Amino acid sequence: MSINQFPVDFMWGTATAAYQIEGAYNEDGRGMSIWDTFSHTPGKVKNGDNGNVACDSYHRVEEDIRLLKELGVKTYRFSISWSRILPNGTGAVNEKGLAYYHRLVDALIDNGIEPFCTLYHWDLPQAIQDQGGWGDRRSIAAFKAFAEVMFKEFGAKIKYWITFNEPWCLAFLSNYLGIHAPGYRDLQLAIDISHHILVAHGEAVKRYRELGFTGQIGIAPNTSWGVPYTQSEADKAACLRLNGWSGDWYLDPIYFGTYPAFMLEWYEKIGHQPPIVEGDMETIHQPIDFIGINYYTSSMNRHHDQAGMLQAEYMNMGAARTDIGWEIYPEGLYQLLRYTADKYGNPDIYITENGACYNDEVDNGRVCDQRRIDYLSQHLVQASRAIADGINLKGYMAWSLMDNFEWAEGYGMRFGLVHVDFDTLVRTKKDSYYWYKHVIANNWFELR
Ligand SMILES: N=NNCCOCCOc1ccc(-c2cn(C[C@@H]3NC[C@@H](O)[C@H]3O)nn2)cc1
Repeated sequence: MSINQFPVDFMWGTATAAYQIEGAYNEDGRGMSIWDTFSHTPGKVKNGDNGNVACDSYHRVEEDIRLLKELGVKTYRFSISWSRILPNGTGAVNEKGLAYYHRLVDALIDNGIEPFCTLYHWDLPQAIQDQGGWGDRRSIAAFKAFAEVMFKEFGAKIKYWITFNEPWCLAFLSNYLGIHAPGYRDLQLAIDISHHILVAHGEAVKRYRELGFTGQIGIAPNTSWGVPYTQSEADKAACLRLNGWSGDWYLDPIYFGTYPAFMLEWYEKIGHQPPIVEGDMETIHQPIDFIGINYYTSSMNRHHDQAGMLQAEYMNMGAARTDIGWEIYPEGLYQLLRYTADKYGNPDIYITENGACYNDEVDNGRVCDQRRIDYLSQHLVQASRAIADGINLKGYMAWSLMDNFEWAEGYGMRFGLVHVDFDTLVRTKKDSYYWYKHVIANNWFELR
């Protein structure tokens, strides 16, 4: 038995995202987003699922706040539906959209829960996409204007801001691999998008500070953490490329003002480069207050000339897998935290997402999800280890508060501490909810 004690001010929380939980997709003035368009397109999302209703959280603020309050979280990470605030992406503000988020934020604050706000969690207004989306530089000004509306409206209430969630997903998964909205398969477009969102990130950070707000602002990359198959230089370089693809490609420009040379050279070798305009790198290189790390899994890889764009061949570790098929590798979380801390000057880090997909159902009013408890505790041991090792890990947000729309997987893949019946929308607290409540209350846990 080992006791894992956390710092007294450690920020325990949970996370969700607008399109995944809100529903009310065409109510109270909300405009269409690319995820509405994508999920309404046959064949894009499993079972033809969409976010029209989702968890109906738009109409259940009080109910969801009660779940958070009972859980005892210190913070709640949620995201803003841009097209609920600016239905056309720019221009007129939708007052009913602002009112919804004021209701949510006020209820959080009244219950002693710190709002942790993600500005962009993949649901670009369709009107912006119709003008080229993130592939067009005009998206930078549009995002800056949206961020300014949010800062001016909520800057006195919200002290923690994330500009972009998982930029690799919104750039490469969505525009090179074609798996997420809008579903393109164009490497240069993905590189262009990555650059434009980095400039947009920098513009938003700069504007936040210019407006005189003194909260904390950061970004939340997801890293496909690669573990080398052997210690050969070739296998290690293959993993560096895989990790660089989703992590360093975003954090180096922010922390160093330059793209990682090894990735730039890799792309140039195949005829691609970011569309840098004079002044862009200075804009991106704004100091930020924290890095959000989203960690789920790792993959073992070795170099192979024919293994795709990165020449990194996946090797099955034989590790146990969650129900979505991702290998369970808790040590990868520590390795990622150690790498991030060592490379970027030991900044404040929040684990802004960590969780497991297990599709346990309600049985006699109970959801026995011991596998999720095991996954979370094994990863919290690695978080505790990182803190003990001097890494400035300041908080942990379990993904997710409740089962929700898991993008192209639809509703069939459940990550929640709370089960949602998507026919009745009845919420049922899982065993893992009660376990996590105990961990938060004690600020320590024991791994038997
Ligand atoms: N990396 N190389 N991939 C090679 C090819 O992979 C094909 C599939 O790829 C991926 C990669 C990553 C994801 C993913 C999902 N979540 C979970 C959400 N996070 C934000 C929140 O909204 C959660 O719902 N995080 N990441 C999905 C699919």
